[in-house]
Amino acid sequence: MQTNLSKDGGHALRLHGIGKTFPGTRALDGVSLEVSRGEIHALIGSNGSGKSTLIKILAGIHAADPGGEIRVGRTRFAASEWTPACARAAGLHFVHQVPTVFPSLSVAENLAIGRGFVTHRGWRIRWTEQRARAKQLIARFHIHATPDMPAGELGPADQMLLVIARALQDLEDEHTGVLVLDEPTASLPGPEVERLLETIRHRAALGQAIVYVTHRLDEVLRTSHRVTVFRDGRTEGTFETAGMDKSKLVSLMVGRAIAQDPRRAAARASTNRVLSVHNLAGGGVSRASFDLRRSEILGIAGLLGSGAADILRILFGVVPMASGEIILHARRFRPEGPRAAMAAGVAYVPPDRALEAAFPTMSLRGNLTGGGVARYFRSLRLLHDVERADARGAIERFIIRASSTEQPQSTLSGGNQQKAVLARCLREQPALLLLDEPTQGVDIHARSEIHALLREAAQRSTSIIVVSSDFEELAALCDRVIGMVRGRIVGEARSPSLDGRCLTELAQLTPEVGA
Ligand SMILES: Nc1ncnc2c1ncn2[C@@H]1O[C@H](COP(=O)(O)OP(=O)(O)OP(=O)(O)O)[C@@H](O)[C@H]1O
Repeated sequence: MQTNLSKDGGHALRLHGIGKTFPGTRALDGVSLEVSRGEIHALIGSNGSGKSTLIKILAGIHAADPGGEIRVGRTRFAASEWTPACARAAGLHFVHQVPTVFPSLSVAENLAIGRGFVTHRGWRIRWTEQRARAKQLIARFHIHATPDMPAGELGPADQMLLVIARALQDLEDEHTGVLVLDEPTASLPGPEVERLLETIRHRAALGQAIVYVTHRLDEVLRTSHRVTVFRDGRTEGTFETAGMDKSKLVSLMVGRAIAQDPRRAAARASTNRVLSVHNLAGGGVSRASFDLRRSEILGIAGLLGSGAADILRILFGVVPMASGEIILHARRFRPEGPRAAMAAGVAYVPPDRALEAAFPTMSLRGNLTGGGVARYFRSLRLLHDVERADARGAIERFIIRASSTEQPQSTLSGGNQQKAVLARCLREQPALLLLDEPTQGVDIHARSEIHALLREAAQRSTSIIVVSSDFEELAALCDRVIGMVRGRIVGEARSPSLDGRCLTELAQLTPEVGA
């Protein structure tokens, strides 16, 4: 990989002895980190290992415990006194998973937000100059766009690049500031990921210091120069990526070797049809037809706007069905709303679980057992011990990192919140489980455990439909995958001939005319 790492030891950022204690949790314990100019420095670790806490301290959102030090260039600061204003003044820029663009505003307007428009004597906007600036930034950051395009019309990678360009536009050059990217590819469909990574590599080659937080180890291996591994709030060390492979990274994260990509159980879906969908239309779906068999795990591969996620929403009754027919368990089914869908044995895990599917103010125990509270009542008494034991069992099976069963759901790390929602859905043993991005933000170890638990559930009786922008995940998990393009089903691929490449092709086929 082309590198422009500074040879003079010119560190863009140095952290020393950073600690953070939350009630009941030592989230960070003496963490040190050095990032050089021109370096892409990856931060990896299991869910709850402390990555986000460190990023929030850097952004000034959380105050670190006394004793740590943050050094930017030659200036030292006490980490406990670091504020958002310090972060801004030091040129630290943060870009998160979901690109925050204003979809109806133009690319030029989006770039002006936060910086201000170029104006005549303080009021009238100089549109010609504004557009010229936008044009330069579009070229510099390799964005496929024109200044006047509405940002909502850009593809997901271009929206992310627009946010990065907006963050970095005022840096004098690439040798100043630090760009912190927090899982920037998590919600990008497969083919878009490489475009984003290419631009990031190009920025680093010009001298930009980049901190890159991700769960995707293949991206770490092909993009970063060095990697720091977090485990239980400490760092296991910083390593040159060149000497690493996936299994070394995983054993550093987990503390022991684990089997990589365990062989999938042979597909054992029965021939019984659980679900038949004919000419379904509604939301972004037009005339989709497919079947699902008992114990089958069916994937839907589609790029943004393909309608894949809307199939799940229609089946769960959150997007109205315009026309077509759904047969569930040999009966006509018209999902009038989530309540009716749940009564028919359908469960749905939406992509934004923290907002839509969790009870953030309740404890982890309440979130794990909430759906089945009736089973803990005997003679009008709540069996607390049984409920707690069940919650502890789920915490163990799903590898949820929490200080206790009573930790509030909202204070779990992102990946652990997702595991809790999945655990609750699976324990209800639904007949049909609909999963939208089931392991987004979940670490590699927990992810393979979750895949195994989903397969187990499928073998018992649950039929599953999965939508994921991670086609490698679909290939690893599913018995069969259908491709969707512009609301239509364009083809299918089956295990064992599933892989990321064939699904990328499937998701880009042209729908047949008249289909
Ligand atoms: N506000 C809070 N109150 C209590 N505990 C917290 C709070 N925020 C984070 N924690 C705890 O700190 C630990 C580290 O969490 P953090 O979010 O930093 O992990 P992470 O490595 O970013 O995980 P993920 O990969 O799931 O995003 C976790 O045990 C989490 O429950």
